[in-house]
Amino acid sequence: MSEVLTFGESMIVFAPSQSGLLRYINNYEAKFAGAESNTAIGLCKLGHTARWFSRIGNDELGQYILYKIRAEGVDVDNVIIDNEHPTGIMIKELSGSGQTRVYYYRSGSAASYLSPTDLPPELFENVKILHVTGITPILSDSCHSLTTSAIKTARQKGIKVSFDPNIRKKLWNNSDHSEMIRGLIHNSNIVTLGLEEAEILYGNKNFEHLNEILFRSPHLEYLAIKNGAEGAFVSDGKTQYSIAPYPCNCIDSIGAGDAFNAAFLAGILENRPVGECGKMAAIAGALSTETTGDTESLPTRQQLNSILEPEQSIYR
Ligand SMILES: Nc1ncnc2c1ncn2[C@@H]1O[C@H](COP(=O)(O)OP(=O)(O)OP(=O)(O)O)[C@@H](O)[C@H]1O
Ligand SMILES: O=C(O)C(=O)C[C@H](O)[C@H](O)CO
Repeated sequence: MSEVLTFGESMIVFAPSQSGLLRYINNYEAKFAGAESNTAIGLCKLGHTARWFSRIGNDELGQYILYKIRAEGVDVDNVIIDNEHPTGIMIKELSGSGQTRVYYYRSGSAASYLSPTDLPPELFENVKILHVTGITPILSDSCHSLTTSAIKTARQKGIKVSFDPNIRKKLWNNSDHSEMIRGLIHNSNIVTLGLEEAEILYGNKNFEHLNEILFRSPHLEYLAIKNGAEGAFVSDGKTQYSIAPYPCNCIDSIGAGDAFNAAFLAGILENRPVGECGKMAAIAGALSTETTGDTESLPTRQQLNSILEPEQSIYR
């Protein structure tokens, strides 16, 4: 039984050993990534329980992903092994100044065949938050149906719906999915989005204005607008906070948003005020940038607590 249920595609990642154009890269390190499994891992590292659900190929790369996610304490028991389609692949290219490009080899992957019948209703039992991203509904029509049906089930069962648009323009492929994403936001209780995503979706980058627009939704309880190295803005509709960035040595910012989401959701599960949730989230987001993988530097509960309450940390 898990407090948080999430689903989506995770891929094997090849991270170059050095920065520069891929044509000059000879060595890669295998890692794994997926916005939803990153968030599930972040929650488990903070002492919460999370289940990640997906399809992976019946291949060694899929097994690698499963081993890694399971090792972090995420419940992967219901992941489907797909005999017909492969596990997706992502390759990173590092600029050397903290900017990372990604290349996807995921079209027709096992996860793109996820569909509503894959997700059994029992998986919603005792769940407090369903976390969904805007990546999944873009992958295929069946993934879109899965997303809407999961949100519908969560609503019927009184489970809070958490949504991050996670706009990946490479997956949008010159189509405009803004209206669909705005619809999902409108159906969510917790919305976490990047400031640039907010501009794409609402044509606006002003926190106050976005707060006002988004809280017109009847369901919204918590809002976080993420702004990379500048920090974030959080609101519960009554009180708004500007959250300062936590100092870090940023190597690769990909996955910072998922780290932020994990700690933000952890704060909500712990019934903390939104300002505290935002502070926890900003620390997790900053720390996650300190490695090229998405999850290695996600904070443990002990690390996070020692930053939040430094006087209580005893090192020897
Ligand atoms: N360089 C940085 N320095 C300090 N904090 C950072 C830095 N980068 C990210 N963060 C923290 O992490 C949060 C999330 O980062 P960001 O805004 O890049 O998320 P995102 O755009 O959703 O990322 P992604 O979708 O790639 O995971 C920020 O709001 C901030 O609090
Ligand atoms: O880009 C995607 O679809 C991913 O899920 C891979 C990464 O882990 C993700 O971009 C980080 O949020």
